[in-house]
Amino acid sequence: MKYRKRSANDFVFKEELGHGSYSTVYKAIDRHDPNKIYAIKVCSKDHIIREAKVKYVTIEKNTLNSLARGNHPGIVKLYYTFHDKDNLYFVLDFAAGGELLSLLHKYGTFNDRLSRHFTIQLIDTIEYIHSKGVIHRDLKPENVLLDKEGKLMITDFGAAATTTLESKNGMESNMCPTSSFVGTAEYVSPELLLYNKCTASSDIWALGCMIFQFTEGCPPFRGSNELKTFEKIVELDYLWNPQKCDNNSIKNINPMVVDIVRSILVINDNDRVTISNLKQKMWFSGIDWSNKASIWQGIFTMDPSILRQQLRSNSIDQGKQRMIPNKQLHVIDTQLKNITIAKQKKKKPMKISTNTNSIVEWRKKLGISLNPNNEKTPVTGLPNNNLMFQSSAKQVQEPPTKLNFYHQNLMPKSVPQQSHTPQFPVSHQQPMNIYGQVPMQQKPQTNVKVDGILNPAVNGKKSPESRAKSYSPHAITSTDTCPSQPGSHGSPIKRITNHILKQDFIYICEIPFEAVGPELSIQSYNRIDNDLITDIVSKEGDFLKKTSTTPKLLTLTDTGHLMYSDDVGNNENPIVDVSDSGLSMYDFEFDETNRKGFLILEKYKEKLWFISLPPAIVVSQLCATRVNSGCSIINDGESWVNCFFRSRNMLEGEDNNENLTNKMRELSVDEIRHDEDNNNVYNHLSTSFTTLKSSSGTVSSSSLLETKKSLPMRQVTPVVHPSVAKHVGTPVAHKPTPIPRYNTPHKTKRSVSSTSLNGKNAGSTDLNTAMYTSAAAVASKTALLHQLNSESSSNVVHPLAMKGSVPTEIMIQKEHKFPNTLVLNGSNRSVKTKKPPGSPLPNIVHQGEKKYRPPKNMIVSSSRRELINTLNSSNQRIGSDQGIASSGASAAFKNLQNRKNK
Ligand SMILES: Nc1ncnc2c1ncn2[C@@H]1O[C@H](COP(=O)(O)OP(=O)(O)OP(=O)(O)O)[C@@H](O)[C@H]1O
Repeated sequence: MKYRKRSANDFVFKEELGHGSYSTVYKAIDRHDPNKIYAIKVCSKDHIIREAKVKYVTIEKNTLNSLARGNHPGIVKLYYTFHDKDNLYFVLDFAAGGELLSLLHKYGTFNDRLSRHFTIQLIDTIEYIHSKGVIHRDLKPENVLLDKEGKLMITDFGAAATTTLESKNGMESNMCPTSSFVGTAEYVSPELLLYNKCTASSDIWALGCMIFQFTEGCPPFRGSNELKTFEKIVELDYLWNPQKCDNNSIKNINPMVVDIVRSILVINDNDRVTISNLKQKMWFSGIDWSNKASIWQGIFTMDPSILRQQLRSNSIDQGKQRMIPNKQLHVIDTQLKNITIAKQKKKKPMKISTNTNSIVEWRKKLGISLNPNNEKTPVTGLPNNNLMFQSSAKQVQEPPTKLNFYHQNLMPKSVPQQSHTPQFPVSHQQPMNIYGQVPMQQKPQTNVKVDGILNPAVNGKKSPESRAKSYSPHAITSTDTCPSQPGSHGSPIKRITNHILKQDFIYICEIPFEAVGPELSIQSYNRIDNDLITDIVSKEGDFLKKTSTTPKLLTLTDTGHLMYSDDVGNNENPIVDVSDSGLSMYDFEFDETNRKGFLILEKYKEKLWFISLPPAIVVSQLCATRVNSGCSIINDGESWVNCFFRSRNMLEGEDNNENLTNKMRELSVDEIRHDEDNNNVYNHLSTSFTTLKSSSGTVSSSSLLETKKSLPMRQVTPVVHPSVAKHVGTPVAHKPTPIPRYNTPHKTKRSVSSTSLNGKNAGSTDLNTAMYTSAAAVASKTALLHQLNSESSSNVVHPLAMKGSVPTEIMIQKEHKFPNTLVLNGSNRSVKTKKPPGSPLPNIVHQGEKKYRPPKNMIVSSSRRELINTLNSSNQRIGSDQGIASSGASAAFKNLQNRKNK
C-alpha cells in the first residue's frame, strides 16, 4: 500500500475527549473512511516548549511506536503522527469505553469477577510492556482506557522509560538507568521515593494499588496531601475497609485478593512478587494465560445479565459513597459581588517529579540528602548516580537524618537482625520512625481480622495495640535518645518523637452511626448535619455523660493523633488524626477552666464522639489513685480547641494563609460585640428559621428574636438558649482564646456551628459563631427533624432514639450530584491547542463549567486555598478587607438546591 503522509485535513475533528498536561484529545473521523474513528492527541508546540514537555512528548511517541509493533490489545495503538505549524498530532485508537477510573467511579468498586478480569488483562499487558524493555512508570486507573468492547488499553506513556537488564545476585531485573519522571503520588513506589530508583517492579507496585482500588474504591495510600501520601507509602500504612473498621460492617474481601495485594505491596522491591509468580496465584487458578482470546474478552461483550447483576450489587453497596461528597466544599460569603475566583494555576494534579516539587519537598522535610556525599542540600537536579545509600557502616557516620530511620526500618536486609537490638522498655523495643511509630515491617505481627480470616498484619496497618505502644505518651519525650538503633553500632541517635500538646481526663462516649433511619436528601442531610449535634447536646448531653462514667485520659500529640486510654498510657484507642479531612468539631460551651460543657467530634458521616469533662474533684481522685505520672492535666489552661488548631498548624507546616490568619485574628471577640448594633448575625438567625415548623407549632421569628435579646451582647460569655440551659445546666462563662479565625461572624450571612479540622479549612471555625448558632439552632431543631421527616416520607425517628445511634444512611437522590466539580474542576487545565486547519473544532467548554454558578456573592470551591487567594486578591483590589468568610458544605448545597429549584 502506498504510504501517504497524513495531515489534520484528513480527519474530521469531533468533540474533545479530554485534556492532559500538554495535550487535548479529540475524537476524529477519517475523511476517507468514515468507519474509522480515532482519538487524536493534539499537542500545542508553543505549550510543550514553554512547559518543557518536549521530552515527554518524544518519549511517548517513541514508546508507543515501538510497542505498537507487537499489536498487543492492551496498549493504545499509535497509527500516525504528523505536525503542522502549531501542533503535533498523535492519531490513536479511540477508546470508546472511556477511562477505567470513570467506570470505577460509576460503580464505586468492582466485584471480584470484574476485578479479576481487569487484573488479568493488566498483568498480560504489563508483562508485554516489560518484555519490550519498557517501564510505564505512571500506571493508574486514569491511564487505563476501555475500547468499545470493554477491553483495557494502557495509555499515556509520557513517563515511560526503557530499561537495562541488571544482574543482581544472579537474578536479572529491569531497572531504569535514570530516574527522572516518576508518576503519580498515590501509585508511586517506595523505592522511587526512598532511593530514586525505578524498576519494572515499580509498575507491579502500581498494579497492586489498582487491585486494591478495584476492591475498595480508593487507592491504598492516600494522605491529605502528597507528602502525607508518601509517608503512608513508605510506612506501608494502608487499611482494608478504611471506612468500615467496626466489626459490624466488615465487608467481605476475598482473601485471595488480600494475599495478592500483600505480595505486591512490599516495600523492598526485591521481595515484591514478580509477574510470573503473580500469574501462579490462587486468584488466577484456572486461567490459561496463553489463551489470549479468553483473556481479552471485553466486559461489554460479556453476558449483560451477569454484568448488570454484578454491577448493580456494587452500585447499591457503594451508592452512598458515590453520592456523598468525600470532599467538603468551602464557601465564602462575601458582600462583594461577582468576584472571579482567583484560579490557582493548577499543575496536572498529583503528577510528581523528582526534580520539581513534592518529592523534593518531602525529602527535604525528612532531612534527606540523596547525595552519597551527604551534602545537606536537597535533591534539586536529577541525580545520575545510584542513589541507594551506601552501607549501614556509612550511615553510622551520617547525621541521623529522618531518612535513616526509614532506611533502617524499611530495609530489613540491610539492617542487622533483631538479636542485636538492645532491650528497651516496652515502648522502645522497636525502632521508631520519625513519628515515634514502629514501622510496619518490623512491627510485631498483629493479628488483624479481615472477613473472618485471622491474618497476621494482613493489611499492614497499625493495629490499635501497636499504635498504643508507639504512641504511648509516656514513652515519648522530646529529648529521649535511643541507646542504639539497629545498624547504628551503638551511636546515640536522637529519637524523633511525639510531643503531647494536651492531655486531660475526659468522659468520652462514642455514638456510632447506624444505617437506619429516615432517608434524607442531600439538602436535608446538610440541614440536619449541624443541628443534629445541637440536639444531641441539648437533649442527650446528660444521658451521654452518665453512660460514659469512667473517665479516660485523652491525649493529643503534635503529630495530630488523638487517642484515649483506659488506664494511664495503656490501651490507647486512637480516635482520629486531627489532620483527617473528614474530621469536624462542634464546640458547645466547652470550658476547661470550669470543667463544664461538651466537645463533639465527628468523623464525617462515620462517627461521633461526645466528650465532656469530669469535675476537678474526680480528676484529683484519679490522680491520687494512680501512681504513674501523667495524671495531671498537661497543658492546663489551653483549650482543646486551640490545641487542635495548634496541632493542625504544625502538621501543615508553614502557614500559607498567614495574612488572612492574621487578619482574622484581629477580628477578636470584642469586635463581634462592638458590632451589636449591626446585629447581622441575629437578624440572619431570625430570618433563617422563621419558616421552620416545630412539632409544637411554628417557631416564630419573634421567639427567635427573644432568643436574640437574651443573648448577652457585651459579656464574653457563651450564649445559651434556655432550651440548652435546661439540658446542660447553667451556661458556662469562658473567654475563648482567639484562634485563627476565618469567619467574620458579625457580617456573615450564615453562621456555622461546625468546624472542619481538615487542614484545608480548619481555620474557619468561630467559637462565638458556633455558640450563637447553637442557641438558635436548638430552638429550631425539633422543627427541623419534623420537617425532614416529612420530606423523607419516613416515620419520625429521633436520632438517638434509634438504639442510641445517629442515622447515617443518607440516600441521596441520583440527581443530586455532588457539585465539587462544578465550579473549578475541569475549568483550569485547559491546554490551548490551535485549531487544526479545516476542522470544525468546536469551541469546547469544559465540562463542569456550565453546570453551576454560585450565587454572585458566593464563591465555592473544594480548595480552601483557592478561596483564600480569591478573598485576598479581591480585598486587595478594592483596598478593603470586607471579605467575609463562612464555611460549610451545607451552605453550598443549599444554594445549589435553590438554584436548581428555580
Ligand atoms: N485514545 C483515547 N481514546 C479516548 N479518550 C482518550 C484517549 N486518549 C486520551 N483520552 C482522553 O483524553 C484525556 C487526556 O489524555 P492525555 O493522554 O492527553 O492526558 P492525561 O493522560 O490525562 O495527562 P498527561 O498526559 O498529562 O498525564 C484522557 O484523560 C482521556 O480521558
